[in-house]
Amino acid sequence: MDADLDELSTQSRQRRLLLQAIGGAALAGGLGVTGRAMAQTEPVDTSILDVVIIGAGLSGLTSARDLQAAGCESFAILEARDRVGGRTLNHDLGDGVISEAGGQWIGPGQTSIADLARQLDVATFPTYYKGKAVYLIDEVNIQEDLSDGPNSNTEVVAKLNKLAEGVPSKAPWKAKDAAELDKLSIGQWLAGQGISNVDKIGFNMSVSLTFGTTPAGMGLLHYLAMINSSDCRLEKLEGVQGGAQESRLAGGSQILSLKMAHALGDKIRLACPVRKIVGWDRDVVELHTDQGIIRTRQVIAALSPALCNQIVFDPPLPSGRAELQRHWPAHAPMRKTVHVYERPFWRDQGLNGQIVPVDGPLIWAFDNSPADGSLGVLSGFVRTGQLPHDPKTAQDTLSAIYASAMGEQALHPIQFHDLDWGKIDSWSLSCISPMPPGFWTQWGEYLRPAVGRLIWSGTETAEIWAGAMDGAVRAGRRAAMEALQALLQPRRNA
Ligand SMILES: Cc1cc2nc3c(=O)[nH]c(=O)nc-3n(C[C@H](O)[C@H](O)[C@H](O)COP(=O)(O)OP(=O)(O)OC[C@H]3O[C@@H](n4cnc5c(N)ncnc54)[C@H](O)[C@@H]3O)c2cc1C
Repeated sequence: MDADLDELSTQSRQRRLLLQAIGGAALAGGLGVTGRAMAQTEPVDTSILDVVIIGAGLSGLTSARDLQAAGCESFAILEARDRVGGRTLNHDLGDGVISEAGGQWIGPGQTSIADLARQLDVATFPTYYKGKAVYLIDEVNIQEDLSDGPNSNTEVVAKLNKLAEGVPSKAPWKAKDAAELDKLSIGQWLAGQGISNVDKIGFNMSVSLTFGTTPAGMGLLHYLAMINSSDCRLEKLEGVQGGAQESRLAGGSQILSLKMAHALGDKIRLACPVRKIVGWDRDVVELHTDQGIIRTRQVIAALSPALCNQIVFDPPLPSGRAELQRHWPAHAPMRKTVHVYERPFWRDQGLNGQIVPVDGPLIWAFDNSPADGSLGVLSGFVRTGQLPHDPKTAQDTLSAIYASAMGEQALHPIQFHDLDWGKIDSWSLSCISPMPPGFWTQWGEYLRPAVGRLIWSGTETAEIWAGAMDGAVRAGRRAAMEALQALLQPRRNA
């Protein structure tokens, strides 16, 4: 083919692929992006794939789905665990009932995850919230309406919401006052607002729940970026009705990943952790895994920067990106328990199942019963270091707390489950990233830009709803598009 025709063919192919990626139409015949047919039977060590995705969480699976929809068949997903879903996981309670051990709620504005659920035929149902929550303060038991989140100081919330308008969630480091705001922790900022002890308790709870840390441990700039992401309304970030906790997915959040994985079939390689990436600055990259070396033209890393930091890069990554990964919070695990009862008995007392002790091992318990209320399920977020791991002791300790909030019936669960994400394996590390003061202004600019053949994805890279399931889907979609574009470009400078 002469050079002009070749160029024309490349341009038209480029246009066609991008249109397909945008419209999601599948190419009949399943040609790879580069036009090569990829035989599934070829040994992995001799073939060169167009794209390899690291991580079969929501983000990686969404990328895979979009690649396939665009006609790219030359790809694989490498997953360290022997299951898909990453930070979404269903506890099976029997008879088709599940309780989510990881991510579970979605809400208004989280249109990407809602759209994915619709496409996969997964219905949503409202989180149970009717009735009062119970605050436990020493021996005192106070019943309150908590539907807008735990912060009752509307003046301070309004001030935070206003400040959040100036902090773009996609690049908090670009806020006008970023340097000043990033010097402070939320705790330091709150201390300057002259708030009451009760309000301090409210903020302490809300930050612990949403970010798994205390106001002293998280940067104000990060907090404002998260509020910005939820329409500059902290109430929306933390609330149930009209907020990010409004709905659940029928069948549990992991069902989205299970359905995507089913359609992707043997594109997914489980128990295949990537240990080393060689030649990310060359045309063909080698991924060293527990199942051998896999070669590819383009890599999508669909995992948190803390997990990327466990991978060896040869040559080493540019220092900005390497430092971002090294400093990413890697010890922010979450621990979630499940008490199952014959029925949600607390509802008879006008309670919504939410229990909020001001201290002790429980951060917050909530009603996680199935939509039809056929079982009573109380899930609890616990302070991971403060509850023994022995199942009987953990169950009894929490049952006693539940009983002090809503009566003796709570002492007799019929099932108990416990998942400490920091203990199961090394493939989560940081469930929800509570960025400390100073982080974004120092390392933020290195979060998203691709490095050589490496495209960074995972919820942490989302422009809105980062850290949430919605962010994972958004990041996955963007990464697939970036990979398709990169395959059509001449070699990028590292
Ligand atoms: C307890 C808990 C509660 C949550 N609650 C909510 C909620 O209510 N609503 C909400 O929206 N979000 C919630 N989240 C967050 C949500 O679950 C995540 O944002 C989302 O699932 C992240 O998806 P991801 O694909 O970006 O990352 P992940 O799910 O972390 O996927 C990354 C994948 O990469 C794999 N991996 C890691 N290292 C390697 C390697 N070297 N090689 C190969 N594979 C590797 C991992 O095993 C994992 O499967 C919660 C999370 C937790 C843990």
